[in-house]
Amino acid sequence: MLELIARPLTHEAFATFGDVIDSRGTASFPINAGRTQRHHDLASVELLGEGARPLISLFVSQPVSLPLEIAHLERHPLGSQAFMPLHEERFLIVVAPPGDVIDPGQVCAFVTDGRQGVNYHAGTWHAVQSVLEREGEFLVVDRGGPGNNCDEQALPVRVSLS
Ligand SMILES: NC(=O)N[C@@H](O)C(=O)O
Ligand code: NI
Repeated sequence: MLELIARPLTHEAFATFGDVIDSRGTASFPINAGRTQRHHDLASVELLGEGARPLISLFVSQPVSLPLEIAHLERHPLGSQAFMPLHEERFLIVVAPPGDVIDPGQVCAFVTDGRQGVNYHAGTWHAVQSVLEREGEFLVVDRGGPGNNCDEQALPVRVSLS
């Protein structure tokens, strides 16, 4: 069993796996007569393959118990997948870089601070949505359309917060 301690999510540490979606510390410009700041183009939406189309969904998730024990990671080879909490929910992230075989030595665990969302790049291995402490509601943007867009690979992992 791979044992991991989740570390705080940062743009830099997550760059291999995808994008962190956060208005704090990101560039913006005024729109709507200056009433709004647009934090523009924070994540790359990838929609690959014939007939691909973007999906906007809401996930209502029940909290996971800690330590989090997972049996596999999944990947979406045909598109990115973004999760944005709607009520400052914190969640756990377990990821590995794209590639046909997961290297256990490259698996990373992160914990968000409630304000952060993430966008997994196409092919990034990840654990399924794992909200902490209370029921969570997430805006999800990912890829719809024909073709297999979800591969799984067995990898027993136990994740703790400290
Ligand atoms: N199955 C589904 O839509 N969600 C997963 O891909 C996930 O990462 O939670
Ligand atoms: Ni997924």
